[in-house]
Amino acid sequence: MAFVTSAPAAAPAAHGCVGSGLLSRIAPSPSRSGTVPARPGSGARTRAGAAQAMVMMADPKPHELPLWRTLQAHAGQGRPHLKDMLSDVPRCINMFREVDGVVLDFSRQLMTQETQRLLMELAHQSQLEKKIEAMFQGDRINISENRAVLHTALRMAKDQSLVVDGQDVVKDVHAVLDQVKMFSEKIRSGELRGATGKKLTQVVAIGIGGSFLGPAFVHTALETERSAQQAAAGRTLRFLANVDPEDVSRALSGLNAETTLFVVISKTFTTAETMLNARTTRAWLKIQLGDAPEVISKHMVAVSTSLEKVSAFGIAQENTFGFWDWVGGRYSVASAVGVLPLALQYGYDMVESFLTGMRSIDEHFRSAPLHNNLPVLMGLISVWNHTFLGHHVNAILPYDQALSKFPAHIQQVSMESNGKGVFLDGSPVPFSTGEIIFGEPGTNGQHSFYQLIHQGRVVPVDFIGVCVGQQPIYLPGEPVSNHDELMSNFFAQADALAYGKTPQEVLASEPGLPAELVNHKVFSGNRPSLSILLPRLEAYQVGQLLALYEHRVAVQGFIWGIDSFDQWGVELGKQLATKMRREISDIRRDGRDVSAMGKDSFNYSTTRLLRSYLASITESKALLYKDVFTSPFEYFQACVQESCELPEDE
Ligand SMILES: O=P(O)(O)OC[C@H]1O[C@H](O)[C@H](O)[C@@H](O)[C@@H]1O
Repeated sequence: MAFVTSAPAAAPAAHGCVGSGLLSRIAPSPSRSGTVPARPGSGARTRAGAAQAMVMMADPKPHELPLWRTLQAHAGQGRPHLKDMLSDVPRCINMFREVDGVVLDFSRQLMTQETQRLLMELAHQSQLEKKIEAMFQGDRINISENRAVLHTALRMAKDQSLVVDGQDVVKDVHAVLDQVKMFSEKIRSGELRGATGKKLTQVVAIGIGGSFLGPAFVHTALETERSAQQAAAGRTLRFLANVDPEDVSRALSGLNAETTLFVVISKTFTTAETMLNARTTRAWLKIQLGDAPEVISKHMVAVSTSLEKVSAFGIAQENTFGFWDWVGGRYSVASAVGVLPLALQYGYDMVESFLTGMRSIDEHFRSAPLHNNLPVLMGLISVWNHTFLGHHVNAILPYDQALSKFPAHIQQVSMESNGKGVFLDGSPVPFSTGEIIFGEPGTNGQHSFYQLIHQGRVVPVDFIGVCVGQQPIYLPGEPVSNHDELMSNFFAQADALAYGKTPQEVLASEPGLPAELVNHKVFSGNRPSLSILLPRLEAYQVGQLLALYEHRVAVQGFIWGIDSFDQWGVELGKQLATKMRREISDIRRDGRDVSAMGKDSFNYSTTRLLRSYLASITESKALLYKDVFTSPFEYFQACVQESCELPEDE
């Protein structure tokens, strides 16, 4: 249970693209109902109690709601072609929103105003408001792990408070933020230096999944932004995620160990890839700088929820930045997971601005009426496309190179959250959940996969554009600036998908075209998209965009009645990899033949593949450090070329 107090949000700066002329401009308000309900702070909830609460909230199941069948029938009835719906101005007005500078236009969805009304009704019948509030309050809505889902607390202001199980989590959050601020300022100023006395100007963030994709996305979004670029002058930030030694080699390439700081990021501090990469870089540091204790203490820090495991690894407590089990990995960008590497690269002010942008959307999501609530609208639209219209893929297409890693990050946020097959009570979901997300920046995608979305399958698209680009380049003699050129495509593609091109239009543009060619040039149109416009792309808007999509995913999961905050689906592969690792290690050590092992342990196919793999590297048996190499350096070099595990102590 949680007791919530909420200080009013700082008045947001004017962020609008085109000023006050926009329709449906909605300011963030502190509460949907005008007040934030206070809940009594009490002791820990029982697992059964928490589970009961959520199961009750999900009961009846979504497909048992009267609205579900109504929407299914409504979807089957068809609707006018988008080109006709787009000429219905009142409808378009009703499908346009602006919130704190973020514009959402969903008039190009395959929806009538009646669809919109029915989806809102579905939201009410699904008790969406109650579920959103349960998340913000710290109820244990992650049923299968019996955890609260409180990434929004990471973005709350210092003067706010959220008491969960007797603990003010906002206070805890800001204690770590203060630690990040102090540490990053000392590193950036040179007050804290490396083992040889040099400034630490290069940072390698080691982590995977949620401990990588979010921070990498934000870094990519900021690295060409003017003020961020200035703040990062003379500094570099790299990421090392893949256990593939090629990634190690690339991440370390050209680095000077004397000026390099490694940030090992892992919520659990057990993830195989991250731990091997951490051991590898620790070995590299020792090879480069020697074995003195300050080599590790001055060149390696950690972000984790498991302080004991970090300490067992050899990183001191004062060099460890904590977070909490109520932050899911893929929602952890606003914790030290993202905040630390970003503060080291761009300074703490930039981080604050990013967090403030996230908070703006958090408060909007929590308080705005559902029909004006951007994440709610986006979530309902995607449920409509996916579950009722059967379009299971969603392309996220940012018309901004700085957002190039956004689709990959949202791919994890969405697919790991909502790729589930059971309801909260464990019973099977009889409809499909979880969108398949992919995306690339426009215009690159236009010269690649857009063919399919124009003439092949129907793929609902999210177009994301920015009014003022990060790079103002305008060549004399060109009709428009380079950014206008980019955005011409942003606007054109949405209409091309919606309107299409009829055979008559094809013939009108190419009179005399042979009949057999006409159909090749016809576009059916009627393909849905939504458009998001941001005023510019600074840290604040990066935060807004991220929170928008995080909450969109939550809305989908709330409607589908699933647990969006666990990820059991990633476990089986990890378990089998552990078994495989053990077997490969044994084979190498004993010089056993793979077939002898494979017959009993693996199926024919895996055995045969393994045999092919191991046959080509039988010489790797010689790579055992203790037998062959005289120095860790030689061993390390070999490991860069051949995948093998470094000895724990070297
Ligand atoms: O941060 P870590 O504990 O190292 O976890 C890293 C990642 O691995 C897991 O397998 C999950 O798929 C991700 O949700 C998580 O972010």
